[in-house]
Amino acid sequence: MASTALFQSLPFPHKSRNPSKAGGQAALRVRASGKQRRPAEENIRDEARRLKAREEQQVFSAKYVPFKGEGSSGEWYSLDEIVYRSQSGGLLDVEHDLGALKRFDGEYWRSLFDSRVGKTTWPYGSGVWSKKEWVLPEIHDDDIVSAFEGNSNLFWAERFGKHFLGMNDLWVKHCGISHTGSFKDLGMTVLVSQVNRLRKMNRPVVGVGCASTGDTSAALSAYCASAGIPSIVFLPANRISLAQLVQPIANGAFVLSIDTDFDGCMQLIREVTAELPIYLANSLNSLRLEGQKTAAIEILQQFDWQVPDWVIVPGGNLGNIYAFYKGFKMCQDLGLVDKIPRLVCAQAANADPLYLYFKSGWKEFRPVKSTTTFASAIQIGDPVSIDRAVHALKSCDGIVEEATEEELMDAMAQADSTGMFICPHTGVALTALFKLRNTGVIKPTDRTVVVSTAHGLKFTQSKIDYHSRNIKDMACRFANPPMQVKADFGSVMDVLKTYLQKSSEKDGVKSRKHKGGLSIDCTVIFPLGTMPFGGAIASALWANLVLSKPKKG
Ligand SMILES: N[C@@H](CCOP(=O)(O)O)C(=O)O
Repeated sequence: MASTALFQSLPFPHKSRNPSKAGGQAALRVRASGKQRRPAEENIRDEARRLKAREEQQVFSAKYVPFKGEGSSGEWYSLDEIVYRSQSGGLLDVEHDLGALKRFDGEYWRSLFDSRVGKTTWPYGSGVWSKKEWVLPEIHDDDIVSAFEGNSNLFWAERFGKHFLGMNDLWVKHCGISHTGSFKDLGMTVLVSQVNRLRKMNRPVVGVGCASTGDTSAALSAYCASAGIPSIVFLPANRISLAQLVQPIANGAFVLSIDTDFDGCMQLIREVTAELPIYLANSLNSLRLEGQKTAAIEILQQFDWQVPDWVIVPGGNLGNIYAFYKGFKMCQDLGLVDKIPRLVCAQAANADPLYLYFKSGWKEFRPVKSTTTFASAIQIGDPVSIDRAVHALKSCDGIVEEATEEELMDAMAQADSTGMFICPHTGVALTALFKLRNTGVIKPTDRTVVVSTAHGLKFTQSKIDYHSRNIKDMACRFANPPMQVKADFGSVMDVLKTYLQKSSEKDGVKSRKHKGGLSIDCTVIFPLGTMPFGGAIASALWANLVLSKPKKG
């Protein structure tokens, strides 16, 4: 039985292991509706500090241990130490005191996490810090650096699922609709918060550094800028999108554009951080994965704690596939759910070392020399988290798939044509889904979640090339290039009539096939020379609504 002090330090004013059974839910309702407005001179950090002062003791804890116990026995490190590898050179993992967490049942944790969603209370308004007890339990709220990341949209891909895959329960977890436009925010809030704490403790950290294919550097520089901490980023020259390059520049990072690929940059940052008091922010640092795992918990939460059948995650450096596994596994181990989904890791065929390893029956891992891919953020041939990924996939009967350049670009265009605007990496994940549906491994009614890792707006050049049919050896089957028209009424009317004729024929076929519904065709008219491909903004929008009513009789 837990001690009184233990319960007093927890967020609910009761002493039950199960709030709903002992009036906890009622307390929750009162708290939710009756919270008094804080005094005008107090901000949300001050308020959190005042409320925390009432708490008596810290009950949860976490530490670094060698990943899967592969170090010397009894080896562990405080999270306040600056350490990335075990004594034997292996990976580390953050291990939580599950015994302490287990003093509370699954219903308690579900209710607690649910009670924090969408609030402005510091720091729980963040989808990451709303699970603080499972992430970085010992950090003071005051040290947290957060942009209220997480709580990202779980999008029901109704039209894409139905139209292209015959699926009715397909979802896209839009982790890229986030502060810096990728899932990296989830991990970076944790890592930079811990750095903030270390610096306040006068630990030798003059700055934080990473190697990046674009998203990690964007997140690192933004979180560091918001805390006033110097950031240093190593980028492979000419291998990341312009939008990604400008992010750390704008956020004041020290940007090194290095004439090598990501694996080369990773090697260099490891050597540099071993020499200088620069803290390593890549996911070799297991702190990052503590934040990233909350996306898995969030998915369960968004399904009212029902477990999906499949979760498909794009994979490059391979920290994220393990983070998802860890989030799901903690929910199972702590009684929030009774099983975990099967995971699929999706790689670009031009950077597919995990896929090859999987196909060999996990016989021998060989890094590859990656080649250019539109999925540039996962162009990694020697992934740091290979052991973590293999452990995750073996533990959940997982699968690895791959996508060629043409497959991933077609899948991206198809998804966009149903109202999404996804990144090429999500195109890789959707290709994996196409393949697994075609082979019948994923069934039409399986509840499936595709993890979208970054915002499509970071990758407009690849979309422009595709829709311009400007990619060598690629048919660009779903390209939708703009039509150039002379500036006279007759020419405009001619192209519109042809367009409308074609779309009503298409629509007629559709309404016969699908018994009706509402479809909206949209035509955008641009003055010549201001086409979006020239970078200008649309000047006029003309929409044609076609009601495809069911035919009678
Ligand atoms: N895709 C990553 C590559 C670095 O991976 P990380 O897991 O070490 O951050 C990026 O966006 O830079």
